Amino acid sequence: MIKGAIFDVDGTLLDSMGIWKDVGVRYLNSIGIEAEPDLGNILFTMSIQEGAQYVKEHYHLSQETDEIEQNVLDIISDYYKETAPLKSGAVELLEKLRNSNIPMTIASSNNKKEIEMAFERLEIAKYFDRIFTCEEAGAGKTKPDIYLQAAEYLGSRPEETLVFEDVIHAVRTAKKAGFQVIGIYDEASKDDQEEIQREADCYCRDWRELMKKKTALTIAGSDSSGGAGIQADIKTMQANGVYAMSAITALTAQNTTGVTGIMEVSPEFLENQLDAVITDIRPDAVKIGMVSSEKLIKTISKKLKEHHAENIVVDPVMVATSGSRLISENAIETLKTQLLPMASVITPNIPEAEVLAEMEIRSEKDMVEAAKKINEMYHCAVLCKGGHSLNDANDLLYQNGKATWFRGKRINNPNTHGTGCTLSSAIASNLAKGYSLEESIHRAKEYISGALAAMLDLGKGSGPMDHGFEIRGRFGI
Ligand SMILES: Nc1ncnc2c1ncn2[C@@H]1O[C@H](COP(=O)(O)OP(=O)(O)O)[C@@H](O)[C@H]1O
Ligand SMILES: Cc1ncc(COP(=O)(O)O)c(N)n1
Repeated sequence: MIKGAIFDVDGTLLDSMGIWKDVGVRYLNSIGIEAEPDLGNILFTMSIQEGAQYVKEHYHLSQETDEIEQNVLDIISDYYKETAPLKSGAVELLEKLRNSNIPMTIASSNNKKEIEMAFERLEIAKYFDRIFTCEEAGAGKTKPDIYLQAAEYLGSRPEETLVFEDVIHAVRTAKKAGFQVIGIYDEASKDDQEEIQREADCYCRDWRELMKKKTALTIAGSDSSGGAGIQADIKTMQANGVYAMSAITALTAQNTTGVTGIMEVSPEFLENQLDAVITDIRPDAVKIGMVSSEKLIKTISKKLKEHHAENIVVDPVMVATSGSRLISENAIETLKTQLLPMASVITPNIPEAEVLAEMEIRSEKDMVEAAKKINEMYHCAVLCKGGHSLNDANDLLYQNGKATWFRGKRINNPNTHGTGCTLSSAIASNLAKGYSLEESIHRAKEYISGALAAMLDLGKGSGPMDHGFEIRGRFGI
């Protein structure tokens, strides 16, 4: 879970990088000299002292370098005091983090006075308890010191802390130190954009893009008792901060004790639903749950390819917690060949992993072997859930030749109807928000643990969880 946020200033919160390119020209203009066209770029990589030396020599100035330096510093200072603008969407982002009770600090290579003056004028000083500068930290942003000091102050570990940055060396340093890094585009570092995108956990063109409501689509069956299927998915997506949409594959007459009827939709009607949704509100992620027949699976595969859907999470639902079968025997083969290769991740429980890997699973070692086998056969990341059968809360992710355990605390709650649907929808929601797969799983496990720990107790069988355990507010009372 995110417990703190650290912001860079220039190029991240403020659209101020331009002054560093412009200051030499402004200085020369102030003493009546016209600058060469490329002066901004020449001075950009120099320190202020080096720059002062350069203009003194190049323009044969009579002023001493100390005086030039001071004049340049005054121009910069006035710029922060009077002009430096905010990047669009920055205030909305700060407001959102503050409403989520996430403490924030600044980590900047600039000096404190300038930042304070600009923040005062822009009325954003109230969001930050403290400003950390490289000067005070004793190292620039090629070293992690400033981020580590800021995180210590916030009381959060690096992996629980967001770092917002716009330059590649800072992104790299924070990432290497274990922080979750959000990269943002800035004109001044436009040549490094591809690299920033590759190295950061999440990247955006501007803060408005990050703030835009993310969307997720569930393609699954309806559970009339509301604890699994479409209903669990929508509740989970809502609780995980994304806008939820649905395409229903089947109606089930179901409660906590079992399934008494299944009525599939026709492939044409499923196609109709998918077209209607995707052509209007494009989903940032898609979760696929119960799909009982071959024809429906083929329809989904065709439509998702046609619409170039991304972030697809496949929960290969075969049997409900209550024991009822939810997919026909011959559809399993189609599921394997048509849906698994499209998935960013698939989330089989142990019995499902046994079917997909064609082997028995009796130990954690078997889980790794089965996940590896499925990954190699269908080229998708595999999250094999420990679930009820083996160890309850420990799940294994296999991707890119690497096995990673997500160890959860077992919660003593017999009401586990819909846990698989909930976990896969939470993962899809997190992928939609731009988190990496590992972070998406980590967050999804925290969510499901909270929903189980809320100890809702409804129905005569294995009951549903409280998906809204984190949704508070005046309408909840
Ligand atoms: N008692 C429990 N305590 C904590 N986590 C659990 C518990 N039971 C299941 N989980 C977690 O819930 C998620 C869903 O797993 P599982 O119950 O195996 O799925 P399915 O419903 O598909 O069988 C997994 O992340 C699993 O580790
Ligand atoms: C419509 C529908 N879809 C999926 C499940 C699986 O539920 P669980 O998550 O408990 O395995 C279910 N019981 N009903």
